[in-house]
Amino acid sequence: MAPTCKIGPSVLNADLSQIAAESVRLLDSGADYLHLDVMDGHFVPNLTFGHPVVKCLRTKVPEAFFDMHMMVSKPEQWVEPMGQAGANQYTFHLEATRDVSGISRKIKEAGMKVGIAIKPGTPVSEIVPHIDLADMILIMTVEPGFGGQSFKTDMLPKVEFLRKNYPELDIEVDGGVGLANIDACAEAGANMIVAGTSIITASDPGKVIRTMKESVFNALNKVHLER
Ligand SMILES: O=C(CO)[C@@H](O)[C@H](O)COP(=O)(O)O
Ligand SMILES: [Fe+2]
Repeated sequence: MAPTCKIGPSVLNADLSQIAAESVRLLDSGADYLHLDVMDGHFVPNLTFGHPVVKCLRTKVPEAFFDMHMMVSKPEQWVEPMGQAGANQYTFHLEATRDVSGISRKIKEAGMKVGIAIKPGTPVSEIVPHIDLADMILIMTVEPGFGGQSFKTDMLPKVEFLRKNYPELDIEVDGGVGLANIDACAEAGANMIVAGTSIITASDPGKVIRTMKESVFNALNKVHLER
């Protein structure tokens, strides 16, 4: 099945004291899912929130799809608590584990989809042996840890490689994505788009989401017509 286009705002740079209201605002603006950045102060030099916050947020937005971006050193430790808190997808970093198949199994047993992320310094070839285990591959387009960084264009060949070899795979990009580079992301083959600052700070977030969706939709259609 051809991948579908989805836009998932990251709430990292939103007013986190208002995380529920911000989430509702983004969903009402057309977000397809919410990308929730979990940082442990060890895998990355920053701290955010964990499963207790996710559990509370779930009660406020019962229908939303939660894509957990787990920037943590022990991803296996949080699988069950996140599943119980209401997470839908658990995206861990390849760099944080030696047991990709074990953790993927655990995620599925907890009723979630499996996402595997790679940092900018990790070659795409390292993810290849694990693709069959994953529902989604996340190509980081900044160093994980902070919102508001500049997009790394030199990560796009990783996306192109994956799209060429895995036409049905969900491929997500995350970090510095905005209207200036959405066409490049879409043409490379990304179909799941995470955007924080560019959506959160927009005067009309709905317009940014619609423009991004259109860009990805057109690129996916073009590939489909060319086949
Ligand atoms: O995972 C991360 C950062 O580590 C991202 O999800 C960013 O937080 C997205 O924010 P922008 O780069 O779009 O501002
Ligand atoms: Fe993220």
